Amino acid sequence: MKIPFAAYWELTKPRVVALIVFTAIIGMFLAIEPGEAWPWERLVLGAIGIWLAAASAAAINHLLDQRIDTLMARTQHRPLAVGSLRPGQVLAFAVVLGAISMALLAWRVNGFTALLTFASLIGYAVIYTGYLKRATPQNIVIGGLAGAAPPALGWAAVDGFVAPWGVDPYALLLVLIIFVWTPPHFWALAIFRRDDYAKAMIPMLPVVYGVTYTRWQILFYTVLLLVVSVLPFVTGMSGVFYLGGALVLGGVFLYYAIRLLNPPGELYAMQVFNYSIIYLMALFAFLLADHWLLPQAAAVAAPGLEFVRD
Ligand code: HEM
Ligand SMILES: CC(C)=CCC/C(C)=C/CC/C(C)=C/COP(=O)(O)OP(=O)(O)O
Repeated sequence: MKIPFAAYWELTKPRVVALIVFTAIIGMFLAIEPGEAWPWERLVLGAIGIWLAAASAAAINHLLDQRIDTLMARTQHRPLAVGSLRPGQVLAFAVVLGAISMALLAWRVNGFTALLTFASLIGYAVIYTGYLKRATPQNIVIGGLAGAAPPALGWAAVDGFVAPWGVDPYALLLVLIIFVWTPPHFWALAIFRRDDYAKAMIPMLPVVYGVTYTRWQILFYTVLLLVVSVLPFVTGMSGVFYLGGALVLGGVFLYYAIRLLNPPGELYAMQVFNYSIIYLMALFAFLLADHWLLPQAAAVAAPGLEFVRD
């Protein structure tokens, strides 16, 4: 029997999940103070566990969306739509990945991380995909919480449960950033793909309220994102290096969002979408560099001096 590895790999939405795991790993490293020993086992198994859970959620999304994926041009080549996998195989794959993830997180990382990760999996795979997506144009705003959770999952993998919030409030700040980033990320793509969504009767914002309204919503969330992205500096979590990065990246995002109000062409919305991905990747890289690399570099440049953040 030939196993269709490529089809199984596609079920895991590898590129989306790669960025999700990247944000989780950054959450982990922000939870560790420079100079502290690295909790290797929790870092590695935590990242693998979160990756497997997100991949499992993505596979369940394929299963529940089989009908609409077949109708939309963007998704009609997916494994279930073309018949390279059967629904039973997809379900079995998702259950196996989910079970391995939960076992790893619960036994080798900590129960709290397993619980939070399971809640994110259910949030995306069941609540968003199975219900919200078909129910309301605010689907991705509410459902975005599951996709925004990974930095908190990573943070919890290092720290475990910390009273009174469960996770460090700084971790919640990272969740807030991704939560506010999700609407401009997705609605830019949804503007370009609105006919697909209309055909599949999915009530995405541009389908229900039109493109102009969606463009203004994108601008609103982009301004909010710029404000929220400054909070790590304002609260003392990050330094001026991060602030500079956040302002430049946010300024460019704002430029894109303003230009989208009167775009030069149909494809411009996809440029905004592509930039949203670069933005998030770079913003989190700045958070990490500011927290980890700068103090390390300072220690090398001036041994014996403490790196002081004011
Ligand atoms: C409810 C929340 C979200 C929605 C509705 C959403 C929607 C989408 C859609 C429809 C695509 C196109 C996928 C494709 O064509 O296969 C996409 C791509 C992508 N998304 Fe999101 N997304 C969400 C959250 C996130 C999060 C939290 C991340 C990472 C932290 C993320 C990272 C990406 C990346 C990296 C891509 C590009 C994938 C590629 O190039 O194949 N998304 N997103
Ligand atoms: C456990 C954990 C961390 C879970 C993370 C959840 C996860 C994989 C979020 C990804 C978000 C995403 C790709 C949404 C698009 O779904 P869609 O159905 O709107 O897009 P599609 O039409 O491309 O399938």
